[in-house]
Amino acid sequence: MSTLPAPPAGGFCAEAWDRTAGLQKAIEEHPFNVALADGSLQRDVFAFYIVQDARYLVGFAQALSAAAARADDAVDAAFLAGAAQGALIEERRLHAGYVAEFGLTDEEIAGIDTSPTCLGYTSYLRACALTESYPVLLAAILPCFWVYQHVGSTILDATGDIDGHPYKAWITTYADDEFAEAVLSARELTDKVAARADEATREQMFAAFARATEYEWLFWNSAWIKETWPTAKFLA
Ligand SMILES: Cc1ncc(CO)c(N)n1
Repeated sequence: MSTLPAPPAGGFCAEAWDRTAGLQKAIEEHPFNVALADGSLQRDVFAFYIVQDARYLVGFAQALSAAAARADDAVDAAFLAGAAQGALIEERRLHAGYVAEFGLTDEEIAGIDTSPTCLGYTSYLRACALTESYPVLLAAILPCFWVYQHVGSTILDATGDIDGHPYKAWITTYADDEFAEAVLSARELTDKVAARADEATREQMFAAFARATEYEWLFWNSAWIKETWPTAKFLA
């Protein structure tokens, strides 16, 4: 499975994707993803992205753990807790990969500031976990799954033969069947919870889905521009 089947018509996911179609296209066409797809992405830009992404994955795992704690169904709780573990395993893998791939020492990594966008996105997910309802939290989490699977599979479909591609590991991680299964589960769960939510909650869910998708765009963009804190110089 590379490209996912469309979500069931009339459900939350189908409408959420529809409402964000322009943004999803902008994500596909972002220069970072275009360069990632054709292999021309500069190594230092990718390294910046990977360091930020490892930090992002910790926040994502915290939001997933909070959702697991609030799930009223054991199967759903197991899925969410498993996804939290998966995100943390991926964080550890990326961490180990820094040294091997980019030759970054622990000290160098510690010296890289978490970018404003990375902090913004993870803080948003943590805030949803703490102050929003379970359905809204799920809607905020969903783009983290779905947008990545979409980008990974779109790149894989466009690339065809991936052997020898400099970013093969990244592309195949997000285009593989295991990740696709997780995305399908996340979509089904969100559709189920949205179907029993009231209209006001559903609207909040759409807003959270759109905001998190905006953060996905911002995250790639922040790596592309190697975003730093413009205020850092005042503290030096
Ligand atoms: C920013 C971001 N969003 C989603 C994923 C997929 O889990 C990721 N690794 N990073």
